[in-house]
Amino acid sequence: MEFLVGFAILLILVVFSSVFYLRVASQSPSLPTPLPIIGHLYLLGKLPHHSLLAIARKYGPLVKLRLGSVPVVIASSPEMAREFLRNQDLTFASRPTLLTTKYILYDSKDMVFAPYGEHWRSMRKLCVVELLTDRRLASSHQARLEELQRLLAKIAKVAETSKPFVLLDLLTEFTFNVITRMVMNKAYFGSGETTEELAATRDFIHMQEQGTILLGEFHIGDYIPFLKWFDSSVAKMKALHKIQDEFLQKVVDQHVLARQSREQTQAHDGGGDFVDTLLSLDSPDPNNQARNIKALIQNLLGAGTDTSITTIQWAMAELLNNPRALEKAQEELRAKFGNARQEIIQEHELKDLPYLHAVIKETFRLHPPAPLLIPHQSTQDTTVAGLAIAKGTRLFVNVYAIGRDPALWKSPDDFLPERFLGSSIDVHGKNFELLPFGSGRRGCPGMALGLITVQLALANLLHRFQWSLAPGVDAHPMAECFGVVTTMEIPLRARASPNKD
Ligand code: HEM
Repeated sequence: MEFLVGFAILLILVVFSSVFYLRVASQSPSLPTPLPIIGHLYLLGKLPHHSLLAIARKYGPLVKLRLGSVPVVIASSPEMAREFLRNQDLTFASRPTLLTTKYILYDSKDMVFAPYGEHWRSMRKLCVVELLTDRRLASSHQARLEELQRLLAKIAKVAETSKPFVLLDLLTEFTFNVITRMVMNKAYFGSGETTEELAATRDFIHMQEQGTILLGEFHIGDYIPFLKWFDSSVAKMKALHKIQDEFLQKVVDQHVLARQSREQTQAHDGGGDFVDTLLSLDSPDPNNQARNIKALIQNLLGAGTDTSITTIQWAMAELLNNPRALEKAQEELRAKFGNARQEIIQEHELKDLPYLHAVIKETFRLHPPAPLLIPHQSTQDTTVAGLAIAKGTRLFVNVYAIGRDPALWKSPDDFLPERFLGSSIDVHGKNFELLPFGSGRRGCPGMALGLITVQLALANLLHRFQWSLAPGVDAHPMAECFGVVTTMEIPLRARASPNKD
């Protein structure tokens, strides 16, 4: 109802003012006319990265739009990405405040969407120094192996039935456990949890998936502020936040209780997880401290799982749709590890697998998990490539468009891992033609963990099993569902059978 009222008001205003505006507006010859009130919002379709790719192809790699009342720039070439993320990194290191950041991310008290400043700096430092270090990554290796073993055992069980299954559900349990074991030293799946606990975890994950969509969407209230009261998404955000907050509060409460009992018994077990580290920091206000901790855990679980899951799923779907590439990837693994080996391929064995690494790069090129990165925002007036950009302008870097640019890639829409064999292009943020993790100050701090998770899972899935699509399916449909992490619209169903000697 609220939405309908909002929509009706908007329609009336747009129709009346367009008639007037189109007569008096001095149009830019090159860009479509921004309509009154909605500006260029009408140019965005259901998949904004596709709409913005079409705009870039027509109007160039640097385009200034007005979405509602918000100035926006879109960068769609490696040169422009370098200008914004390297040469003017500091100017564009902030994030916009959005309805989602207010209602889902604790008023931007998280890290991923925090504006540039002291809060973001201290959160990022904590993550980089206390959680995502090489040392922590090495010490969490055993947990990843155990989770992988569990994933492979589950697939082996389904494989016995020869029935196709949805890989996504098993990948979700795997990556969720990998991250929660690192962050809060707890596995939520397969560790004797009760039915209620399992239901609460599944609710949390479901809300996380919904949140990923909401965080990516262009909400009318963010661009036409007076309509925010009629934006029907706000109710969804609040409901989602309630469920997530309950789950996260429980994590904090359990850690506080465990700390108290350790203090009472004077037990110093030395260890402690990342949440313990966060709780041990001095804070003048315990409520703010709990809120910040919840926001950060929420970020890590979201950013750390959806991105890896979606990458593994896209890679498997591309391989199943391209049997020649699948065969080559498996041949490389067989050549190195043999057919009969039953032990897991370990992290230190993942080097010297050029085809597997090429498959992963090609997957990132075609399906960057965050196709528009995460929106950046400028903190001062500036000029980029001759274009004046005002303070407060929102920046989207369309890495999806860069990955599909025929001037950069031959047959850009085809899955051809070979293009990366012998190429020096990597994904670490220095080669601006391939930026799945972004680059610069706001670039992904979890890249090493994300990469190792994807490589480990793919290597073992491909080495341990033979794969095929469900009977009667020639190719899995590659339609996307847009969100801050863009996922596969129809989850992949596949059949696995054990690799024979
Ligand atoms: C395949 C795996 C992953 C991919 C493709 C990925 C990609 C990205 C991208 C594109 C950004 C935004 C960069 C920008 O806006 O310029 C980002 C930011 C971020 N990622 Fe990742 N990520 C992955 C895994 C992870 C993991 C495992 C974690 C941590 C557990 C993580 C934590 C974060 C955080 C906290 C940020 C926000 C950084 C900031 O705003 O300062 N990511 N990631």
